[in-house]
Amino acid sequence: MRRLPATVITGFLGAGKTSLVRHLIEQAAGRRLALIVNEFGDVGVDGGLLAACGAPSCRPGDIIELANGCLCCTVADEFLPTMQALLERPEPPDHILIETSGLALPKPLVTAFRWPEIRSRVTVDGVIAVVDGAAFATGRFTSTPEQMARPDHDNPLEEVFTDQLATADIVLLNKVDLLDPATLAEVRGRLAAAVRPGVHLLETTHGAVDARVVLGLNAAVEEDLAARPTHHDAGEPHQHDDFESFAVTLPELTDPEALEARLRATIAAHDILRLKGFVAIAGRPARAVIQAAGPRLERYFDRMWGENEPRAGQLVVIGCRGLDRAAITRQIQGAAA
Ligand SMILES: Nc1nc2c(ncn2[C@@H]2O[C@H](COP(=O)(O)OP(=O)(O)OP(=O)(O)O)[C@@H](O)[C@H]2O)c(=O)[nH]1
Repeated sequence: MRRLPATVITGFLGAGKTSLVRHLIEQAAGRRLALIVNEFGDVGVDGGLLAACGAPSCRPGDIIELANGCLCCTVADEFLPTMQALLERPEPPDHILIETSGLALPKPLVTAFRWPEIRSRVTVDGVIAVVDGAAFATGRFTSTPEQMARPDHDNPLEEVFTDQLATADIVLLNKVDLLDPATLAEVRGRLAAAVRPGVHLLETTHGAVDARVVLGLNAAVEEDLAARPTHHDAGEPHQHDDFESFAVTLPELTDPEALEARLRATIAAHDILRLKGFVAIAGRPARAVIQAAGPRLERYFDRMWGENEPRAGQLVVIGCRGLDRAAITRQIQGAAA
């Protein structure tokens, strides 16, 4: 019996995974895709963003959101039952896309495909790692020589990033629109040296890639994990304790530019890794999405507010452990609260 292909999409917080998924959904061409989206925080944002894209192959029932934790640590409780339920559907999908949280390690998730319950029915077609080219260029995932010299050297960002790269079949060097040619060449060279031999590196903007290039790789990754050594192979536990996430609520806003200014200041002052969510703007019938990955901030409308939906905003904040939640909340809410 032909096994159902599943593609795992990995990449650090804000790298462009959801943008890639959106492109893949748009190119489904009649094939039925199911999408499992996992987020680190307990408030899911990506599932709602994808549902709002309105592509015919992206019906709400085909998007399954697993919030509150990293898939790599909740495989038994959450992922396996979800997969089983998908396989039991009267009309199972043709291909499954799994967007992991930006902090998840892909390997424990791929290992779950060896479990007898699903091994005979699903195979991991490939692991795609999306890299934020602009963040990589600034050295965000690389320890400084001073950090390396410390005996207790431990850089959780670097570990997650390199484990994600090490498991990949294809690496998308994304956000190349933000890099000048010289920086792009430098980044490309550094990244090429960091991936496994033979792994293709593709340059992308907003994750726009031909689905035929990244889907249908037939890599059977679950049988090939020994060839993909990572930091955590020795049984060292994956420390999500290194990161934390919380949500800030906002009333309807009259001055979104003022909120943007407060967000920029807050992100800079508290080294926030990722911030995303929705806000309501007075007089505007559409919901505004706010996205920040590192220092870059974006705001756009994605869909109309529902008739009975409360016009309130919610922003998820993710950073290294030790965030001053009270100060961040105060600063974001400012006079708008
Ligand atoms: N300039 C630029 N921005 C991009 C590109 N790709 C994604 N973005 C922006 O980066 C932000 C994060 O993109 P997402 O696709 O949501 O990233 P993600 O990896 O799914 O984020 P998490 O799920 O939170 O880890 C959004 O504001 C995107 O619009 C790109 O190629 N260029």
